[in-house]
Amino acid sequence: MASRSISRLAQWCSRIFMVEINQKTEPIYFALSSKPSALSPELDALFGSGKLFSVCAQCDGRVQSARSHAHLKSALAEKLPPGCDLLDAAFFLPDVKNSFVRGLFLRDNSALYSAERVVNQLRQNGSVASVLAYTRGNSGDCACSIVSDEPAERERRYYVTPVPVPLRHPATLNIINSDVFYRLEDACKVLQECNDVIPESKAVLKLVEEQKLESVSNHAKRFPVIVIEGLDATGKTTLTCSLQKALGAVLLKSPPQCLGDFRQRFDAEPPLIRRAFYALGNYITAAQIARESAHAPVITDRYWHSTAAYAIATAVSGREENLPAVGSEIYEWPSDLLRPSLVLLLSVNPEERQRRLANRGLDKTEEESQLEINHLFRCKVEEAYKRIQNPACIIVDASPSPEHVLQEVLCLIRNKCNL
Ligand SMILES: Nc1ncnc2c1ncn2[C@@H]1O[C@H](COP(=O)(O)OP(=O)(O)OP(=O)(O)O)[C@@H](O)[C@H]1O
Ligand SMILES: Nc1ccn([C@@H]2O[C@H](COP(=O)(O)O)[C@@H](O)[C@H]2O)c(=O)n1
Repeated sequence: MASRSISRLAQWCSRIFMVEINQKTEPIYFALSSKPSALSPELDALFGSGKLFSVCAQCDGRVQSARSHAHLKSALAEKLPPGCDLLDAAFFLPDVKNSFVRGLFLRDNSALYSAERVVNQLRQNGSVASVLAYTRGNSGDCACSIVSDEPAERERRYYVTPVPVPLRHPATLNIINSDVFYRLEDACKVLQECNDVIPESKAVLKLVEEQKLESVSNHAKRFPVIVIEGLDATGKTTLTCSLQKALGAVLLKSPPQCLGDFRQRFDAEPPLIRRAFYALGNYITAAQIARESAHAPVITDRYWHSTAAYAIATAVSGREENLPAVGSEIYEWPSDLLRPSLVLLLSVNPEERQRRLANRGLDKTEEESQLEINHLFRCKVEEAYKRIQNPACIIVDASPSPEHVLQEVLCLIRNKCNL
């Protein structure tokens, strides 16, 4: 048992730690080493006062790990006393693909320092796989040890050491096949792995199966297929309905209507499962596009650009600069997914965006911070949309009146699709 813990600690020590205070500031990075180090000002502030722990729920299997992490986060949020901060954390090996593991940091400034009791309960019932505890030294350093039932194990010490900010955001190491899927079979595999824990997965896979998807990527489209993309409230619904009438087109959506009953269920799941669900939605919509475009032009409200852009922007925390660079393989269109003739991205200027959001009536107390966090997130989604290739999207200013936007889009469609 002790040797297993020691090897687990050694594994932790080979990794870089990333802690996020909130989504507005940049993450803080550090490593563990066998020699004491002076802390940087950021680390000094992070480890400032109180007791600090890092916890990880990782189990075997990606579906189980993703769900255990989400379960641990909500269990801690529910059980921790006032005075505790729960921060997102992750551990990774620089430049090693799929090495990014999610965890949590816990700062305990509660009256009775009772977070440790809560963590130990979760450790005993198996919700926490690994816990590290940190202690400030008198000379400004910070020591770290594994929380273990083995006395020998508890005595081993490592020290928090500053490291440079990595060149690439570490979440980008895991995006392929965890957040964005590039083949039908990869997205199907995730839902197959969920069969035992999410019974609805079988029904979704059955719907995918029924669409006879094999021939879709090679389908010869007879009429143009036009995708309308954009952030929430940019006017997609308004425009797609008008286009349907103006062009005598068939209007489709991704996710398709047949997945409507399952959407809430999968939205509650961690990104791995939620994103695989939306990826499969695109393949079902692709089959519908292939059928319908034989008879009429097709307008699609959201498609793969939405699935990929939201997934990438959610996975990569912080600022737009943290997104994978332009030209990255992450922005490539899946080779087996039907490509549309034209993708238009509706973009709204910031003033109009504020007006439309204000009309939606956000909760007043939350408003300021949500708008700021949303602003960062929206910038990242929009930038990710623009970086997707083959096909890339054409940006349409959707701030003018609905009629003006419709006329501009009809003009673009006539020019690009000979309609
Ligand atoms: N060009 C426009 N000018 C002003 N208001 C608009 C325009 N287009 C749509 N709206 C209004 O903005 C709101 C959002 O529009 P709509 O529902 O079409 O957006 P959406 O992109 O489909 O949103 P979501 O993705 O959140 O469903 C609606 O109240 C709609 O009437
Ligand atoms: N093709 C799609 C469509 C949607 N999503 C996800 O759904 C959210 C937006 O949907 P709305 O119905 O609110 O417009 C967004 O968070 C996307 O994550 C998707 O992934 N793929």
